[in-house]
Amino acid sequence: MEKQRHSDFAAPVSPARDILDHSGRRLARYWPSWLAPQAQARLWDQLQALPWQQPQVKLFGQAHPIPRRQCYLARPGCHYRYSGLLLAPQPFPAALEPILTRLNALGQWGFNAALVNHYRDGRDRMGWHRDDEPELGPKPDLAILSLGQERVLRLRWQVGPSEGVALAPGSLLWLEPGVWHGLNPSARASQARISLTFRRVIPGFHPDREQGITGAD
Ligand SMILES: O=C(O)CCC(=O)C(=O)O
Ligand SMILES: [Fe+2]
Repeated sequence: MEKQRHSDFAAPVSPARDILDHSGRRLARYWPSWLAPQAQARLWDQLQALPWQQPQVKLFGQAHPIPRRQCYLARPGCHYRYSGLLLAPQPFPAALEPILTRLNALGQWGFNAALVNHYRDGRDRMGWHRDDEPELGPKPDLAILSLGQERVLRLRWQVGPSEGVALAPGSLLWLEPGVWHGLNPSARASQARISLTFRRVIPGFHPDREQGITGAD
């Protein structure tokens, strides 16, 4: 056990790099190899067993399936409302517990939830958004752990030019609270990517009895 932990986490973590916009304002901090390859592989395998969903969301009055699969993991009582869906927590798989502990030691972020996204190939994507739901509090920290296919996340403070950051497998990206971001489709990406976007949800913000809970079946 001790040996395994050593191989996962004691490898030197590359120093963080700031990602700045054209005016020099920081958008994010990037750690290129935060999680060792062995730990990435173990986590990837455990995530395959999650109850993945591809819910429909309404866009201009019409229902469309989201262009990726997702699963919401969180501590009990930490429901999350996102794009008109109320997501009920699924438990964290065992491989994620030491990762959560290590993350919360790194940034004092108090993460208790993660939206896990599965991009099956380069066609799957995520539109521009910022994670500003009220249950995340006024200054939400967000950190993205990436596995599998490298994809480019675009970042910006306002409409206009954006910065792209290629998210390598095993990398960690902390976003400045309130920054806009999105993942474009990529013709070159043929393999699957999984991202885990860690967040802190205010426990009990959405009472369990609210209607429209998905993700609990
Ligand atoms: O997959 C990514 O890197 C971004 C995911 C994201 O922005 C989110 O889950 O809110
Ligand atoms: Fe996001």
